Amino acid sequence: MQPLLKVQALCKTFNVRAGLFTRKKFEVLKNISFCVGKGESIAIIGETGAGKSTLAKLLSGADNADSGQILLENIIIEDNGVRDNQCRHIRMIFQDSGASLNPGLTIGEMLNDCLQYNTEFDTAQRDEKIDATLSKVGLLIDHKHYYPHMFSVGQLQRVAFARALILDPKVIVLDEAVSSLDPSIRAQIVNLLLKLQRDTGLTYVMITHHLSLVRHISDLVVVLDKGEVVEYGRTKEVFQNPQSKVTQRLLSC
Ligand SMILES: Nc1ncnc2c1ncn2[C@@H]1O[C@H](COP(=O)(O)OP(=O)(O)OP(=O)(O)O)[C@@H](O)[C@H]1O
Repeated sequence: MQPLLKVQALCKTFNVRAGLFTRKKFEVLKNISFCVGKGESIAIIGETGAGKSTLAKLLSGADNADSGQILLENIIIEDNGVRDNQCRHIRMIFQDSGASLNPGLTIGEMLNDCLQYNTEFDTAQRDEKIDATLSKVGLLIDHKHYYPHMFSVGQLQRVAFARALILDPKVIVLDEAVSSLDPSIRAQIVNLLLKLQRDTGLTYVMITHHLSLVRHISDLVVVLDKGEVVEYGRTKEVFQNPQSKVTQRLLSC
């Protein structure tokens, strides 16, 4: 299968404090490479501090790498830290979606702003797109008149999906996006993820500590340890026969 998303030799260094007046370089991601196909899911797992969230930020364009490339459908969208800012095809959903919504805007206004800044749609086209997106994520059309505080936690996560989906992305990066939800709501959101993937061929990059979720959803898995890929492959094969000590440790927890 032709990869949809290809990550090549991505490196990221932070300048961290090393003493009162000194700073040192801390290599948080070293030579990260992997690829994933259209309609597939890949999980990024690893122990705390391994670099998972940093990688998620690089993929979504929230931060830039120092070197390496990110390619989408064989087109370079980030090259040695220079991002193609026109690329709206990778969107990110965080753990606490409610906190990132503007409390003073209704959901309809927020989605409308998103379309106004990023598309040439007229008012009628924007309205139509907002209604279609809300129903795609299992919300009511009337919910566009609601403010964020009027939603439950599970509904807020659906709003986050609506915000991510409204620009028709090809990849969604989920950084612990279902972890904080209680089990029944988590199951509903996971079912929504799977349905959206079936219907639209979305590709997911999922950062999570929930290995049962990885087993259930992910075709592929990347295991990070101290910023390096220590294992990468089909989830079933990696989980059945883990080669690295870190994967063995994660699976035994
Ligand atoms: N802006 C920053 N400046 C300096 N160091 C940072 C910065 N962001 C992250 N780090 C460090 O980079 C390392 C990786 O952080 P990251 O959040 O990517 O790990 P993680 O695998 O997502 O961890 P967790 O599972 O605990 O969320 C950590 O040691 C962290 O302290």
